[in-house]
Amino acid sequence: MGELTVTVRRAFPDFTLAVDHAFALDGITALFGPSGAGKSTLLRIVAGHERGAQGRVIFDGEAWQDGRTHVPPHRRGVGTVFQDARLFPHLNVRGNLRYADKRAPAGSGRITFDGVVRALDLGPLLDRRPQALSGGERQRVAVGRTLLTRPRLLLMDEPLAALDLRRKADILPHIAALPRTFGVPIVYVTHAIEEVTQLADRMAVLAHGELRAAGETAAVLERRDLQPELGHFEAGVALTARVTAHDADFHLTHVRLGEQRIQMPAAPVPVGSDVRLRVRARDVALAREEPRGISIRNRLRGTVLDVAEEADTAFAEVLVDVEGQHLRARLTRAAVADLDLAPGTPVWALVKSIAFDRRALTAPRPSADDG
Ligand SMILES: Nc1ncnc2c1ncn2[C@@H]1O[C@H](COP(=O)(O)OP(=O)(O)OP(=O)(O)O)[C@@H](O)[C@H]1O
Repeated sequence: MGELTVTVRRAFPDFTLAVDHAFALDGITALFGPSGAGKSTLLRIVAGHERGAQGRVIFDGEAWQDGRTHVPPHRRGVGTVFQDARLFPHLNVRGNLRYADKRAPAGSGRITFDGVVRALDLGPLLDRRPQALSGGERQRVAVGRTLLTRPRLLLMDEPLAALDLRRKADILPHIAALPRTFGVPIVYVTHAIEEVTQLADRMAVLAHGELRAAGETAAVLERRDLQPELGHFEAGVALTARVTAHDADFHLTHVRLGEQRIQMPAAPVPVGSDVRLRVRARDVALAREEPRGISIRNRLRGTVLDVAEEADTAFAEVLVDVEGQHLRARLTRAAVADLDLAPGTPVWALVKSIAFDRRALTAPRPSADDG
């Protein structure tokens, strides 16, 4: 979808950001890291708002910044959405959207007023003033307004940070669908790992002003060496599975991972679409034989890929291949010894249905074979 090459250095008195990387912009790229890691600084450099940054920024072969050039922000074709919506209070939603639409460059491809209203479900809000919107609605309008400026690259700086979990869950599917609907890549800054899992096709991890990792989300999430950055408690993976049925009686949704089945609390996702499930390492148990007479419904056949014991602690992390996707299981080292787990050992991975948070679902993405 595009490439953003960033070779930059920005030194403040107490902090230096130094990044040298070519980001493959495919769909949504999450820029993840703790507070103060330098995420917003990096976004500002890309947008052209950090004049003190040295180095090069190249977007799709076009130099936005190098030794001689510094293309001003308004000439880069970058749109930014911030945590606060920054809408015009004296205009209603339609007016806010039209303002951007009218000023956008001509001949700008797939983005249309009606398309944006539809994609973000803004129809019912068009006549309202920003003051009469909820926080989540305001952010949807802010995203719509920024899209209507026809950006070539959309930057989002913690756009949902001020929202509660429910509002986040309402808006995430809308954001997830944007790159495919409008052909615009998104760089999405967040320090919330669940937003990364739900949204991001690719992710980059930033800490102390340095890029620690970048790549496909699933591959980065399973890396144990990133535990200091990704967090012990939240460590886990993202599995992609296909919804096969809903069970109204028991309030369950059935999904398929390759040939294997998973049950989770009912989730409002159509049958046939793909969902992204976040599974934390601490929610996975392993068995050498298929357990019987046990309440855990999700028993996945897999093979141990790797066992990493954490010296001087009680714990170990086991990486398990299930149908070509990877699960992480956090066990005690004693259990690893007991079960004699090693690469190649066949195991059953057990995951309680409740561990699949129904909020932790992505938008129904177009499934792979829908093209
Ligand atoms: N103009 C500035 N002058 C001095 N220091 C700055 C300036 N801008 C940013 N910094 C410092 O750079 C560091 C990184 O800030 P930045 O806002 O990029 O981090 P972040 O990862 O986006 O954090 P957060 O998630 O809290 O927004 C911080 O220590 C901040 O104090």
